[in-house]
Amino acid sequence: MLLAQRRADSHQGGLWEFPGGKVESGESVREALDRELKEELGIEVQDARPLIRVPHAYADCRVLLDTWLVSRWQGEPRGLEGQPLAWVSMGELTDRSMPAADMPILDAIRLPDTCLITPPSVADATRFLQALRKAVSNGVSLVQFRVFGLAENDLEDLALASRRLCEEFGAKMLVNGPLELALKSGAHGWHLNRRHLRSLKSSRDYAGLLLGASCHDAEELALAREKGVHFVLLSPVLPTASHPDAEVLGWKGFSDLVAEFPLPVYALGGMNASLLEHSWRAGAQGIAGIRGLWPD
Ligand SMILES: Nc1nc2c([nH]c(=O)n2[C@H]2C[C@H](O)[C@@H](COP(=O)(O)OP(=O)(O)OP(=O)(O)O)O2)c(=O)[nH]1
Repeated sequence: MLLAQRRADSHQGGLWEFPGGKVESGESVREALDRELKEELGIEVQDARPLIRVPHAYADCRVLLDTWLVSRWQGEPRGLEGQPLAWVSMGELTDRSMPAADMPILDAIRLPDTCLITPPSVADATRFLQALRKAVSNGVSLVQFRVFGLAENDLEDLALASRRLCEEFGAKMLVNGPLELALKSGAHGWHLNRRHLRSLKSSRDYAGLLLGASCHDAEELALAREKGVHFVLLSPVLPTASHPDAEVLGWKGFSDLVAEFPLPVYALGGMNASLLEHSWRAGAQGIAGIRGLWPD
């Protein structure tokens, strides 16, 4: 990631920021991005896509950080306005002092664009682990372990084996189920259903665990934000084979809900890999799903 240090006499002066600036009247956000990076860094943006929109109220002003991920450009970035620049790895991102509004952007950068949810019923644990291996070895790096109906010992064994498998391939696993199962299996995170989200004390009490939550409407999104989880899954976006007649949000309903929601949101319900780009344009971090993503 490329960071730049803000001028000492500017708003949020001295802090390290993602390069960019204000949209001018008559400009689209993409046009503003191209112009700012040309003015500040001397590069031509060739490929960019929306990452997250973060509204934030500072004591002295309100900002809406419409953040884009630039993956291809021409030219070597230079600090054309005299600003110091620094290329930092994901791990080093938190070493720099950054504006408070940037915190959700750091979560969005660290999270992948796809979240795989495991099928809930497991008839054959060996086959389940084979499919999981295929998924993580093919690049899935965020897995929600969500299995019901097994005896307690079998469930714990399967969660532990799944966590080890994820780790072997550098993937993170969250348990959707009791907190004890997440802790016992050494999972990287805990995924909260409606009930768990309502009873969660504060995310600070679960230091070290990546926290995700399932949300279905504006009220649950507000609760997830208040409790301080790291990301949410919002559903159902499209009809699914299991619930063909359920009332869905549709892409319009989804994007209206997430337009200024300051946490990464995965679209869930009827998703498959071909909808990933569409989900970004609707304001999503990416897609989450079972059937459309599980390699059976
Ligand atoms: N570029 C950028 N701005 C950020 C970040 N985080 C953050 O809170 N901000 C705030 C600081 C400013 O209030 C606002 C960006 O405005 P700016 O001052 O950089 O805009 P600009 O380049 O058009 O500069 P100016 O000519 O208007 O002074 O957003 C960030 O990571 N990058």
